[in-house]
Amino acid sequence: MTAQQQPREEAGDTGKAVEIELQQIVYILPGAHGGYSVYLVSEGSTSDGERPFSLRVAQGQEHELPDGFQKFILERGNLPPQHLRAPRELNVVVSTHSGLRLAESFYQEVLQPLLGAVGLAPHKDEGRNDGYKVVVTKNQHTLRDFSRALGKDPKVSDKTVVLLSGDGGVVDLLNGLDHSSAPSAPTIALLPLGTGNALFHSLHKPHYSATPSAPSHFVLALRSLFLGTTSPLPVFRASFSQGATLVSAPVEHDAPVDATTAEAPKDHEKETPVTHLLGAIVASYGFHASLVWESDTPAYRVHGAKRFGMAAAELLKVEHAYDAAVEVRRTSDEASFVPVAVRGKKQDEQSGSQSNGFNYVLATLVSNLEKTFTISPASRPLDGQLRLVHFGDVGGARTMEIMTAAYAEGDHVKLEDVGYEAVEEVKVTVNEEDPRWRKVCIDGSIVELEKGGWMSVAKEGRERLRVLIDV
Ligand SMILES: Nc1ncnc2c1ncn2[C@@H]1O[C@H](COP(=O)(O)OP(=O)(O)OP(=O)(O)O)[C@@H](O)[C@H]1O
Repeated sequence: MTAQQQPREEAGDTGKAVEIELQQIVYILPGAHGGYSVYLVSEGSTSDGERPFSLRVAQGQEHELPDGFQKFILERGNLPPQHLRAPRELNVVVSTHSGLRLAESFYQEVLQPLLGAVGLAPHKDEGRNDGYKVVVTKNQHTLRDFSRALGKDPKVSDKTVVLLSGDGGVVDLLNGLDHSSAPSAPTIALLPLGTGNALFHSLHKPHYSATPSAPSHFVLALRSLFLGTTSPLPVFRASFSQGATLVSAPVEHDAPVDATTAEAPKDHEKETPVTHLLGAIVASYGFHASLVWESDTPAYRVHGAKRFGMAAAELLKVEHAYDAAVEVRRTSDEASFVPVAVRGKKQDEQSGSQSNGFNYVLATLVSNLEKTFTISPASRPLDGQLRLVHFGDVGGARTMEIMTAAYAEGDHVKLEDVGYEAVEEVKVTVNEEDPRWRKVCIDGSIVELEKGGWMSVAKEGRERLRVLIDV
């Protein structure tokens, strides 16, 4: 038997033989009389007008299943899968504005039929816990409101939330659950419909390098949902000095603004005092935080995904050296912080003096910030180790070279002017006058520190979320 079978295709009942590719299989359902149905998800391309994904079902006889296919079989007598059925409560959250705005069509064309095939249907009634509840975001507050309500629910640990979003959905959930008093954590399943999907790609990274033609990230995500098991999601807590404010993204305007100005956003929606935030991906100060913040203006947004490159080019021209002190605790036994030496400095040609500022300070629990951007190559899925990447005032051109090396499987950490180490806790104290250079980034959220203010980042002891993952 080979991994390429030629059973009949059910859809359209054409009777046409189709190839079943192992990397497209989500799950296999045994039917009556030794038959089986193979559920396959393939990706098309958006440029030629095709749907970027499609669900197909192929029929065949069970005895024909090649060896590699058995692990995808869902037991007939155990449907819906135990981790998705009552008494657990299943919620599906569709974040309509995430990424390329494909979450709704992915739900309708792929997820809903796959849930339906295992006996799970959407319902509208509160209080029912068969089937699943669907939340479709209407605005930027829907996800936060959902997560706050979830946090107040005493039965939160019985819930599984399927998130069709990017990293923003995870952050909203984590922080909405912050004040939950439930003894154990709810479970999430990630369907990567955002732009960067850092957490998803980091959790599934071993699959990308394991085979020459790895399954698509949608197939991996769906396998994690239907066939995965839950593990605690490592989370960090970023604490801030008094006076820190959470700065919301600017309100979207229709009129385009000149995108070439390197000015910081001015029209914040609001600033809210904040003492701490929970995160699962990254806490940063310097170039990364400024880029996340400064690319989030109406002027840049009209340029879609290109906005990061444009904002980066402008920021690098400014060549700002961030005036900060960075300290770490390297082990849990160490009671006090020790200063981190600045790595890589640019010599001022006229005065001969050297700056002591930082260009980049980033603490992370994950390996990747995008599928191919490996910021921390030593990080493994769920290892729960905080790692610090930093470099000094090396100038715009060198910053670009270092960042480019991160796209080569994280080779930047081998460069002499880059510091990279495992740490227990990181503290950044910011001495900048101008609030533009006092922004820190926690998983995409921006916090402004006061002059002389600090951010301290350490792994959170308490379990906050569990994640479904097929390892
Ligand atoms: N209908 C909507 N109107 C306005 N905002 C929305 C709507 N739906 C979702 N949002 C917001 O859009 C943002 C989407 O963030 P998310 O992280 O999911 O996607 P992304 O930024 O494209 O991906 P990533 O963070 O992985 O790069 C969230 O802040 C969410 O609250």
